[in-house]
Amino acid sequence: MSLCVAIQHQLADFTLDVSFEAPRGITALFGASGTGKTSIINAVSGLLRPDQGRIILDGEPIFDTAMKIDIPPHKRRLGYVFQDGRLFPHLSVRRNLLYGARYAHPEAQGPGFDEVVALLGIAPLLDRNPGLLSGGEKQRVAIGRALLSRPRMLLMDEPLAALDSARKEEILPFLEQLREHTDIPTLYVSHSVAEVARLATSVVMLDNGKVTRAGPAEQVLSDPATARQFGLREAGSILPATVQTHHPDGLTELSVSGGRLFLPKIDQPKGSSTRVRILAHDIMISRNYPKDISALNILPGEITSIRQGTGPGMILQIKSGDDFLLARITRRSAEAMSLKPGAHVHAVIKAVAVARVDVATR
Ligand SMILES: Nc1ncnc2c1ncn2[C@@H]1O[C@H](COP(=O)(O)OP(=O)(O)OP(=O)(O)O)[C@@H](O)[C@H]1O
Repeated sequence: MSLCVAIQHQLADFTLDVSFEAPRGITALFGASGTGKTSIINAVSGLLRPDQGRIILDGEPIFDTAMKIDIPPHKRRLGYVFQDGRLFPHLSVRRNLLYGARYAHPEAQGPGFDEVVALLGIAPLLDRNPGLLSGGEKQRVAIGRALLSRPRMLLMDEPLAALDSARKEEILPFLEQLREHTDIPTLYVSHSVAEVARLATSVVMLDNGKVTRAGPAEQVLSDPATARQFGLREAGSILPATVQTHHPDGLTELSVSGGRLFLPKIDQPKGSSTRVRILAHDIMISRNYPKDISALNILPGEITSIRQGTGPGMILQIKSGDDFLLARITRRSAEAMSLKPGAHVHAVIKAVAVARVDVATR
């Protein structure tokens, strides 16, 4: 299953002109406010009729100006999750879920009621009314309702934006489960780099109605050219990792393609696949293998590119094993150390710099 979008649309003085593909998994639409994310979701759902272009879902055109195809919204078989859940307040959780199931296409494949309830951990909530649910619980039910309509694709427009960080933390593992255990592609609008780093398999970056970069999440996040758009303090890369050992002193040892990482205890069993987000400003660079320092993680690598901004800082991209890291250091340090593309360096990462929220399942 995949989605191909190539559309142009004029909204007053705003021009939307985008072309991208959303494969299986979660495709994040990322960009500042007013860059066109919701307009894209509306075009895919059928609420906005683009001036020109086509939208192909799983090989079938659901919109095509050249072929004069415009399938009405209710026949596109898409599931929506909005920021505010939008559950029916007078129906119990069970009946909200069954309402979703009522609209399932009779031949559509997908997880059944019990499976969805288990996946989202909402069994204890089934007989409650939405008014008695927390924001995170409401969103889980909204996701369940969308899933039970057996959609061909899920559209999520900032589903976590209205939640505080504890509620976000509570719901992120369920979204990861959804990504791992269902075949349904998801278009996921987000302002949050942390959310994108944790959930997205692909990223489409938008600026002023145009796609500025699109591709697999690891590639887009570790591209120094995207760092400014993500925000320099949020720039960082994600590394696929495997949990090796839980040590008695509270550290978890993981293997990455360039070596190993020690991080504060991760609640995932030995052998499980994870992804670890490492922020660019949490990496120090050393030419030689550093000795007598407290940082536990030292990954060898080669500088593959350097991007210099107008300020005192610069971003290095370092290839370590098969992965790419981003490191943000000062120009002064880079000059003092004669850092150039091709230079062999060591990336030094403090174990405690990696927050629990930045370790995800893969
Ligand atoms: N009906 C409309 N008429 C005119 N302009 C519109 C209309 N709808 C949206 N726009 C403009 O189109 C641009 C893109 O809006 P859109 O809602 O798609 O952005 P967004 O990236 O989702 O923003 P946000 O993150 O704030 O929700 C904005 O400049 C907005 O003001």
